[in-house]
Amino acid sequence: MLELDKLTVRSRQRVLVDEVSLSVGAGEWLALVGESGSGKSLLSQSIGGLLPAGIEASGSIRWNDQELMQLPARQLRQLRGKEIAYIFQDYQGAFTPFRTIAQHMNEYQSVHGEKDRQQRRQRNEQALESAGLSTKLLHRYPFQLSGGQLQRAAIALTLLLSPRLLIADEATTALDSVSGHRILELLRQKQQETGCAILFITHDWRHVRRYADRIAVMKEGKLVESGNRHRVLDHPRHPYTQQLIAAAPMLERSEPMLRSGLAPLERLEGQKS
Ligand SMILES: Nc1ncnc2c1ncn2[C@@H]1O[C@H](COP(=O)(O)OP(=O)(O)OP(=O)(O)O)[C@@H](O)[C@H]1O
Repeated sequence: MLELDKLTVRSRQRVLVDEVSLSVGAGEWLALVGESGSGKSLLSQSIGGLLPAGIEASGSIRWNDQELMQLPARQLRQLRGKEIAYIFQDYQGAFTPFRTIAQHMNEYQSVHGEKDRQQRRQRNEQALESAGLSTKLLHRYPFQLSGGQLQRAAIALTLLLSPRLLIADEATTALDSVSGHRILELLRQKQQETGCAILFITHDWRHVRRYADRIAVMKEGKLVESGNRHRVLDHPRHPYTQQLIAAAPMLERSEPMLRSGLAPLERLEGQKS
């Protein structure tokens, strides 16, 4: 569905993402991990054409049968939101202070072509409810919501148009652990309902272990390893991945389970005989 081929991101001074090739399949939850500054955010911003000024990308980003690198800005804007949507750590930035949640949601739909008011209202209500929020919040202003509610409202906004790919860049970092957990459960529920894929950038290995189907690891702009959760967590190949996992205390091996939460093969085989 999404295929990056030798994606390179540069500033004037240096290479920040170095020839990364990576794919995300339909309905897949891919966790992108790596130390601060390894290029995760820039990689994710390249996909939607959201790189900051002065930063340039080259290589290929294929989205189904389209080459996004060559897509005119207007078409890329249309695609963003409708097919590829972002959830950022700074969810407050998704809202302007003096407009209600409903106004934000209406505008988001109008920009993407939904002209029917009744239809928009219905979608707004459904989106808020499915994010676990009361429809009463529609008429409130962003500052009248708590941090957790506002992040949920930002997700409801993002999911209004049922995107095929959701890019979540440290979406729960600013929240307390209970609100963060609720948000991730909401994303999982949405993924199951709509079959959307999720590119999930995180530093939290507990979340990787709980939600990811596949894991990709970046170091200094390079992709050093990728594979399915079980393979990467239980049998990391690259020394950097081994170090990262060893430094994540909650992934201590609690016998007889593996880090991925699976039972070791030899144990399962022992049960069969
Ligand atoms: N606008 C910019 N101009 C110049 N360099 C930048 C810019 N934005 C990011 N960088 C540099 O690019 C590198 C990768 O940054 P990026 O934000 O992608 O890292 P990251 O892996 O997402 O880090 P974190 O986990 O802390 O969010 C870093 O060295 C950063 O300093």
